[in-house]
Amino acid sequence: MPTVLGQNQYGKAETRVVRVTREGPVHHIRDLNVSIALSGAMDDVHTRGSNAGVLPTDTTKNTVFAFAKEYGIASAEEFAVRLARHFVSQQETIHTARIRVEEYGWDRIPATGGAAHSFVRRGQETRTAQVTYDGDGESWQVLSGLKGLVVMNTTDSEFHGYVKDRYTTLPETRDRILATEVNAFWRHAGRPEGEKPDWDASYERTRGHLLAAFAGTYSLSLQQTLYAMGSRVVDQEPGIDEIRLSLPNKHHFLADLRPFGLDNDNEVYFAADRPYGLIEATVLRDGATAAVPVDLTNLP
Ligand SMILES: O=c1[nH]c(=O)c2[nH]c(=O)[nH]c2[nH]1
Repeated sequence: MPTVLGQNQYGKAETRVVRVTREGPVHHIRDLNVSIALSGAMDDVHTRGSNAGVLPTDTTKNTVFAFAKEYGIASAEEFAVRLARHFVSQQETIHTARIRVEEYGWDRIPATGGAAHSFVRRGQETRTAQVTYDGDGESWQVLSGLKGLVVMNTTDSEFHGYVKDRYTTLPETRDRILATEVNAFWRHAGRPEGEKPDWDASYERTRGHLLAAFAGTYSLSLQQTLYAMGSRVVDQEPGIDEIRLSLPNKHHFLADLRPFGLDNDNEVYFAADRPYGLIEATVLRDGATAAVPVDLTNLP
């Protein structure tokens, strides 16, 4: 039976681009997920295998990074309009461009001197709690926590001086983005009986310590930042003896714009979602015994 080609489109889906704009020490970020679908005179590639009219999807991805550098990202709409106009006007075979953009909102982390380059992603976190008790007053275990608290520093992060073996390719860096999703559980000392504890206030303070330590730490590794975050909680909260932190390193790689004759002075990043480094540790009050589960992934 003869066949005909129906509706078709192609392009690069989900290019994750982060654009940093610096006004001295004050940084601004736009964080987009851009999906491009192009259509037009594409019969030949489907039916005859001729690529003569095909602009590679890889090129469409590169265009996203190059435009982020050259024009900045004033808004999702403006950026998408510019891309759509470019593809349709530059390539004869492309008649229609559909650009979809998701934008992730970030707020500045308040309350620290370093907040000008420190951000927390809007509306992501979940507060968690786990209580166990077997009738014996000594057995109370109250854990409070959070997951999905996504934070970013656009400077004050370095990573160098690490072990290099024959498989190491990572370049050393003196200025990188440090971003992570904070997943944490902390254990309250003592019993929850007696004077009614104000759990909500305790949660807000602890969350505040985590954010302030993330923003305020000049980081030589995510491990160092983790320890600073945990220590701040235990130091500042006498009622918390232990905190377990699980921090995925949300890597942001500088987009290589040299092939297009553009420099990239820490302005345009590719936000990779996987694989990711996973940095996990417990921070304890000296003398306390570790009791928070090591693996937080399947907890509430
Ligand atoms: O902060 C970091 N810690 C690491 O252990 C590590 N490993 C890596 O490749 N990048 C990073 N970054």
